[in-house]
Amino acid sequence: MDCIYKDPNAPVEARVKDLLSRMTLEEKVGQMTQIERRVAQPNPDLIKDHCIGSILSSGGSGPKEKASAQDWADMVDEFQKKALESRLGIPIIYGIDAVHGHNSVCNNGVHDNSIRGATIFPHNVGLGATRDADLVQKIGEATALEIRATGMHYTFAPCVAVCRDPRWGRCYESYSEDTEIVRKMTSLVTGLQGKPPAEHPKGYPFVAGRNNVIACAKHFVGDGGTEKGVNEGNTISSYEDLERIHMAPYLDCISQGVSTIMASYSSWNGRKLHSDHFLLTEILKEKLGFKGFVISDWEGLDKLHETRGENYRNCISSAVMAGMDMVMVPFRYELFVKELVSLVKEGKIPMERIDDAVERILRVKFVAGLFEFNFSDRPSLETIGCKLHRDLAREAVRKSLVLLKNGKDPKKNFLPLDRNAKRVLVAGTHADNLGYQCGGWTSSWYGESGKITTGTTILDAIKEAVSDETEIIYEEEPTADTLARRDLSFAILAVGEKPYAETPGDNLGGLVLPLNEADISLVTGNIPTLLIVVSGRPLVLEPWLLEKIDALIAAWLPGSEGGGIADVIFGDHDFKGRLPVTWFKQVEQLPLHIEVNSYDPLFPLGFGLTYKKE
Ligand SMILES: OC[C@@H]1[C@@H](O)[C@H](O)[C@@H](O)c2nc(CNc3ccccc3)cn21
Repeated sequence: MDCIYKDPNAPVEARVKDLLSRMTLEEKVGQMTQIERRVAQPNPDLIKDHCIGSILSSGGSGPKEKASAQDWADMVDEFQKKALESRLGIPIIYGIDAVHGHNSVCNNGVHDNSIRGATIFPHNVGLGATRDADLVQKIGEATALEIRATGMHYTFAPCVAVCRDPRWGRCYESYSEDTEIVRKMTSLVTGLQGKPPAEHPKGYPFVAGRNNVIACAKHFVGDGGTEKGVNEGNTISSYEDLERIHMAPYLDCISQGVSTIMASYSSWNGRKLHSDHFLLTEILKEKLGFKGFVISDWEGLDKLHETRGENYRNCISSAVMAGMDMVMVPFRYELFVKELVSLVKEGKIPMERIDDAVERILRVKFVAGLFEFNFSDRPSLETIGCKLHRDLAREAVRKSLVLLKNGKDPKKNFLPLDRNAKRVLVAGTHADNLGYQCGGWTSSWYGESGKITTGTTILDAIKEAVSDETEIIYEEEPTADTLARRDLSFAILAVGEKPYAETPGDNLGGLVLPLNEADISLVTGNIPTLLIVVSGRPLVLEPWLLEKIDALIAAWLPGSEGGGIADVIFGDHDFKGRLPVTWFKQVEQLPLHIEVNSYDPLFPLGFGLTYKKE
C-alpha cells in the first residue's frame, strides 16, 4: 500500500489527513464543488480535470426519459470512473432529492419490469400524522435500498422544518408544527444511514454500509418559521425560540450521526443563513459539534446578492467564510472554482477554512465507504418498487389518515363503508389521479398530473376493496343525471390541491378547498357522501360543507399506495392518524399554531377520530 489514504484499515482521520496533505488548492476547491448532472453528461472529463466532489440530479433530472434503474446506475458509474481517473482518484458523491421514496424514478405508468417505478411514500406531513418513529425509520431503510439500486450514495433528506404557517409552499415537507413530533421523525436518519454503535463519537458522520446512504438534514435553520410562510423568507425570533422550536431536531439528527446538513435559503432576523457565521460555524460546528459537511442549497450563494448572481465573488467569500463546506453551484462551476481559488491565493480566505471544508467532505466519503466500494452495488432491480416496500407505504398511508367527521348523527357513524353496497359513486379531481395523490417532488420538482408511475389510485383501491356484486360509477365531475339517482348507496368524493413545490406553492391568498359546482351539488344533495381531502396542508372548510358532509378524512399526500385508504374506509383497519398541524377556520387566523394565544381552530393539533370508542 503506497499511501495511508488508500488503506481501508487505517483510521478515517489518518486517511483524511494523509489525503489532504497531498492535495493542491485546485483539487481542494474541486472537492467543495457540486454540479448538476446536465453539466457533466456532455463532458464527463471535467469531473477528472476539476476533481469535482459531487454531482446531483435536480428534480426529475435523469439520464433519459423513463430511465431504468440500470440506466441511472450506469450513468453514476460512468461519472465515478472519471473521478477515479483523477490524479488522486477521489470518488464523487452522487446526490438526489429522494424525499418521499426515490421519487425521481418514475416510469410514466409503463408496466414494464425494466423500468419499475419507485415506491412513493406519503409526504412528511402525512408521516407526522402517524407519530410513528419506527415506521419512518423503516421508510428510510427501504428508500436507501432503492437509492442504492440506482447507484446513488446521497439523499437531501430529511427535511426537519417545523412549519408554523401553512401558507408556506413547503408545508407538506414538514412533519409537523410541533417540534417534538419533528424530533421523533428524525428517525429517518437512522433508517437511511443505519444505526451508529453506542460508542459512536458525538457529531461524527455515520454510514453503516452499502445498503445505506448519506443523509442530509435540512434546511438549517428556521426555514419553517418564515413570516407569513413566505418561502426563502425571514424568521423573526429570539435566539432562544430559534433554538427551542427550529434547532432542536438538528440535535437529534446529529446524535444519529447525520453526515450532512443543508443551509436554508431563508434568513433569521434579516441575516441570510447561507452567510451566517454565528449559526453555521459557532453554533452548528462548534457548539453542537457537527463533524460532517454543510452544503449550500441550489444557487444559494447566488441568492446572497439581492440581484441574484451579481457580485458572485463576494457571495462566495461570505458563504465559505461563514462555514459553507460544499457548494451546490450547480451550473457555473468554472466561475466558482476560479473565484474561490483566487480568493485563497489573495489571502482573502485562509487555507485553514478550505482545509476544514475538505476534511469534512473527505471524512464523509471515507465513512460512506466510497473509496472501497467505488461503483454501484446494484441490489437486485427487485428492490425498486418491490411489494415489501409498497406494503410498507400502504401501512404508512393507513396510519396517516385523519378522520375529522364520522356521521351527521353522533349516535350513527357513517364509516366504515359497506364493501357489499349495491351501487357506489366515486367522484372528484383526486379520485383517479396518481400524480395528484403523490404531490410535488414526484417525477419532477413541482409534480405532475395523471398516471406518472406504478401505483394505486383511490378509485383503483375502492374497486379492489368492494365485492364483485358492487357496481362502481366513476365520474370525475358527476353529471346531473347521476346526482338525481336515488339508487346509490353512497358516494366518495376525493378533491384537494394540485401538486406544487417551493415558492410556487406559497399560498398567501385563499387556501380554500377547490370544489366545483358538481362537487357542491353532490355534497348538498341526497347521496350520503364521504369527502377525502388530498392536500399538503389544511384548507378552509366552510360551515355549510362541514354540516352537509357525512364523513371527512384528511389524506394529505399519500403517494403511490392508495390501497391504504380503502383499508381504512371499509373497516379492515381503524384510523390512527392525528393532526400534525392545526386545522384553522379561516386564513385570517394565520399564523395559528399551538403557541398562539388565541387558539381557536376548527380542529386542534392532535385531533383525530377512530372507529373504536375511546
Ligand atoms: O434539489 C436540490 C435542492 C433541494 O434539496 C432543496 O431542498 C430545495 O430547497 C432546492 N431547491 C432547488 C432549486 N429549485 C428550483 C426549482 C425550479 C427551478 C429552479 C430551481 C434545488 N433544491
